Amino acid sequence: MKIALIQLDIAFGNPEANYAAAERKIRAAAEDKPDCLILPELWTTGYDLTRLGEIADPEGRTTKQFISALAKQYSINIVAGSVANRHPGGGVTNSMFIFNRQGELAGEYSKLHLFRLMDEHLYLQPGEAKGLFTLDGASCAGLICYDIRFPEWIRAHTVQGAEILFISAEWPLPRLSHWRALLISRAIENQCYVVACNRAGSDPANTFAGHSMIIDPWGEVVCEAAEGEEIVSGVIDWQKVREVRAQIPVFSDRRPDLYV
Ligand SMILES: O=C(O)CCC(=O)C(=O)O
Repeated sequence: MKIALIQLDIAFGNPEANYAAAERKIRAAAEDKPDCLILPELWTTGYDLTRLGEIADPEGRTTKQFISALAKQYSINIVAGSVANRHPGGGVTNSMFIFNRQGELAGEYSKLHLFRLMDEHLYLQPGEAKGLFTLDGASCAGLICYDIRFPEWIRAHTVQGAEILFISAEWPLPRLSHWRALLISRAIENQCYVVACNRAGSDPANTFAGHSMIIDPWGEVVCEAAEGEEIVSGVIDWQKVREVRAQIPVFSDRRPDLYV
């Protein structure tokens, strides 16, 4: 499976500009015929949280139509990063939508752990469900940014079979070393692929780290972007998950009865 990570800069609070930029990048990435594309977190609005009432996507409708059409046109799976998703009841979640090659919604996940340091808890509602889905027969999970600091949440997905973790983020540059260490640790401890797409550029409060990357189940980096806008791609062989899990049987050696 060839995966392209679209490391975008994001226009602050400007969905129109961001849809146009994402469309250009998705079409450019599709030329290379990947099996799957991934976008960063909150790619339609950035962290313009105080204006979410105006700019969040009602029920994710615009994003779903936009991504579904591109997935179908190019016959590519698209993990559509996340967007601010306004619910009919009034709340807004930070939601990832996943589309398969047929342009059908294959999964959906709303960020469970809200990041207080960036005031998310003041403007967003947390998700309440796991992000498991299947793409081209592979068992996958979708997670968002701060979620990678919660190994027990990631484990809850891998014990249910996830072999590829798709992570969308807006991870700031001052904690780049955490980003790399946490992602590599999640791959090693769960013996799975980690596909992590961060944003590039700055907003009024933060500069972001880029360094989108794919890590294999042994913890080796398959590909890694630099800080700026970039499309980086890598090939994964999910047979390797089974090989690593057979070599060091972490999942059978767990003692979950003693972990609480
Ligand atoms: O955990 C961190 O250091 C960054 C998290 C973050 O930026 C986010 O969840 O949006």
